[in-house]
Amino acid sequence: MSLLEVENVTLKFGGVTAVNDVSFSVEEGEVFALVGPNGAGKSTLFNLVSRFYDPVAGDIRFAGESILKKAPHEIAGLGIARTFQNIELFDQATVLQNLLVGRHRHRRGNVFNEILFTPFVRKEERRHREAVEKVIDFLDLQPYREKYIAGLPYGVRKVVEMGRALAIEPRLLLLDEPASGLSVEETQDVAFWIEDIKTQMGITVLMVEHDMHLVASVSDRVMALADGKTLAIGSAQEVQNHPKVIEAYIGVADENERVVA
Ligand SMILES: Nc1ncnc2c1ncn2[C@@H]1O[C@H](COP(=O)(O)OP(=O)(O)OP(=O)(O)O)[C@@H](O)[C@H]1O
Repeated sequence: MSLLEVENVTLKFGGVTAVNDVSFSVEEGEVFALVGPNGAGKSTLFNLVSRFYDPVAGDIRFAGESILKKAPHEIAGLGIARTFQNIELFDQATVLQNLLVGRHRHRRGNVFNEILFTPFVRKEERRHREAVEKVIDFLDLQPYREKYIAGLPYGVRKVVEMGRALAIEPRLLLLDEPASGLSVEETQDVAFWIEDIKTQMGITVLMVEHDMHLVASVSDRVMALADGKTLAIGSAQEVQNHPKVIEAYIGVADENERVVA
């Protein structure tokens, strides 16, 4: 059984079919990338998997169970965490505080326990702290842990955004354009983080990314989309050389799209 199964999913916005009968599955332990020109349907697919949108047809299963009956706030509890292209952190809070918020799904205490600050709550708090400190160490965020997000460089905020998602200890991590706005060196660092997230943390990764160098360096499999439809699924090289993919990118080359290398 695959960890994530997207089966014949369709979503329309008025007259636009943003995702058109798309199927793919992500195996436990792999890095799976969604690529394609602007407007291909990548973000919409991501928003479907994180339950921001309801498909008009098809099913999405996580660990064998349909997630379509789940509310968006229940998704993290299942073990799916995501980052956002536009970074969604609390600017007026520290790195540590932002990561602790990410632990919200693990809070199991009841109100009386919280008020009385029972040994159970103390133990839970310690556990949250430990999980967060692990992520801080893992992502080399130690120098920034007490710093406010608002004052941090963009590249560091991008890493904190990844840390916030990792702090919930997900089984599946959705990365929405992890390299967008980053320098070549910072993108190289992101490649190392993704590699380590997979090999050291054992977390499965589904990402949307335009930077084909990053995609080729970290992905086990890639799916290319255009106009809401799947063009090809395979290794980065297979997908980049696929005639339909080349055609789709040539069609947008005039719009300064990053052409597949
Ligand atoms: N909320 C929305 N309302 C109406 N149309 C939408 C909405 N979101 C996306 N679309 C349309 O659906 C199609 C797919 O868009 P989507 O954002 O999923 O593409 P994308 O591959 O993520 O593009 P990009 O690389 O630019 O982020 C596009 O035609 C887009 O205009």
